[in-house]
Amino acid sequence: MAGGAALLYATEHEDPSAGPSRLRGDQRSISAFELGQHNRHDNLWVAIDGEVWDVTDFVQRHPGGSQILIDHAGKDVTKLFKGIHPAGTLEQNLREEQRMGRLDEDAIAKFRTMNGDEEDRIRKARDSLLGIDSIIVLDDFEKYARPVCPASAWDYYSTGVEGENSMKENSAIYDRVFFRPRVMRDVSDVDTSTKVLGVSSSIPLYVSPTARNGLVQPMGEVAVTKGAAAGGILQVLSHVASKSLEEVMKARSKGQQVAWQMYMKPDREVAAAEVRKAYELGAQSIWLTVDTVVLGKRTRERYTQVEKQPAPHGTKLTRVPCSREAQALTRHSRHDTNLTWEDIQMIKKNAPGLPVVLKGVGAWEDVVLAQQAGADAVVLSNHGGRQLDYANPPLKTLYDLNENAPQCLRRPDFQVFVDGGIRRGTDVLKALCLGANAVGLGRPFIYAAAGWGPDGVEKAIMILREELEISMRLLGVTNIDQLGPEYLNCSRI
Ligand code: HEM
Ligand SMILES: Cc1cc2nc3c(=O)[nH]c(=O)nc-3n(C[C@H](O)[C@H](O)[C@H](O)COP(=O)(O)O)c2cc1C
Repeated sequence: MAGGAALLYATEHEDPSAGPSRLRGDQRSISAFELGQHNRHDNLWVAIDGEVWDVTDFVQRHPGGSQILIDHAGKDVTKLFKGIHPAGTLEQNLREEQRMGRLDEDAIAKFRTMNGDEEDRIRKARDSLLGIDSIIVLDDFEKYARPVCPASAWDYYSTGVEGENSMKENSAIYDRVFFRPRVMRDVSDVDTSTKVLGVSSSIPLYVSPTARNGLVQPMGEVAVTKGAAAGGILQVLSHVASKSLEEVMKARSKGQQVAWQMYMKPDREVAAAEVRKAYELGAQSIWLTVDTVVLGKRTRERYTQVEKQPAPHGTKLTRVPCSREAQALTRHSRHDTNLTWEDIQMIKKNAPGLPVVLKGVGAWEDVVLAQQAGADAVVLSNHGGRQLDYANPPLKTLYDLNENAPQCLRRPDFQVFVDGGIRRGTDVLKALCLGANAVGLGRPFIYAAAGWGPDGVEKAIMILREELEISMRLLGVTNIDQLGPEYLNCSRI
């Protein structure tokens, strides 16, 4: 992942004559220089919110991988840390004796100044953001939100993997599908409402889980929770959200349902405990993401990192097991290379009665297997083009399902969702015509929340609802159940 442009760096060039750290009462005071000295994998300190932590013995079991901590050793990582980890992470993972002291005032002032340019740029961009009523289509959110994002956050949100071919094709395929509209029908009353896993939804749409919303939006995923409530749709909270499920559940409106997405931890006892916790907190359903047994190669993020910290001429080759991300494949990782169909039953056992959704299915045969294995729904998805490049665009997988296993579609006991590249009401309509029960959107909600908080999310839902209603009327249908493949020309799919 990219190092944070918003990060604050300690410098090795600071004057050592500033002397050893000073004691203030029983709280040791630590200078930027001293912090910067602990910058190696076997002697690693970081500062968060002015407090300095010794994480040397935590590096190897850090679930986000050791490399990222090594890259930021001896630095102030407040911004990046808070954008990635929910409240309570430090307390739950580190011991009190690892708290080494507080940064001194000079260090705090210094880090503030060093970060100043980026923060100034973002402040100015925020001040000149258009009012929410100026947003016309979903793509506007992306265009206008970009300047309010720290560069590292923008890289993280907008990137795909490798050549970004799946990411581009996810949207492009919708442009090759056309409608066969029917006329001379009464379309005065249009109803876009439906049920997603038994939850009433104002339109066949939900918020796909996306990590680290807090890199830009201080409310993190809670902004989405509030916007989703106002817009009347289901939010699926990411396992690696900036806000915990507890925080999101607390922020819910009365009766609002929130689903929880999980990555399978290699240690099944840890995974089972996480499922039980989500169940106890009242998650409406469990969405197991199955397309991330390892992390895809996010080339763009790596280039940004290299631009910021190029390896000095002549440095030795760093040998890593297979890929940088493979380092995270320890028992503390959230990626398991041994995910199997049996894992569905483990979730069902620990969350009795809750629907289990498999997210990240990319071939019609796996939809059939998912149903046989007891899943209640699948999401046809390639993770927004962030995992296997050239994985089929989900609309193509849905088309294949129609051709090869239509018995999996339009069932009362099994739902099929689609996500990736959906940006317009007509995109939603096309997926519904091919039998999807609902569609998910990822990036548009991040960008909407980044710029405009809960109102942005609500506005995104309003835009799609309006576009969907208009398109349904023009297609000659008045409710979702009337839609079918006969309304589409898929000859160029
Ligand atoms: C200093 C104390 C830190 C602690 C206690 C800590 C703890 C954790 C924990 C518990 C997770 C797993 C979250 C989950 O799977 O539910 C995690 C993930 C992660 N952490 Fe940290 N972390 C620390 C510092 C950092 C720093 C300084 C960075 C970056 C500069 C970082 C970057 C990440 C990343 C990228 C992930 C993976 C998130 C994802 O999968 O999207 N962590 N960390
Ligand atoms: C920044 C970002 C973070 C994501 N984080 C997660 C995640 O934590 N869990 C998950 O299952 N999918 C995650 N996804 C994938 C989305 O759930 C969804 O499949 C994808 O974003 C849909 O494509 P779209 O962004 O084009 O709408 C993420 C996607 C993005 C863009």
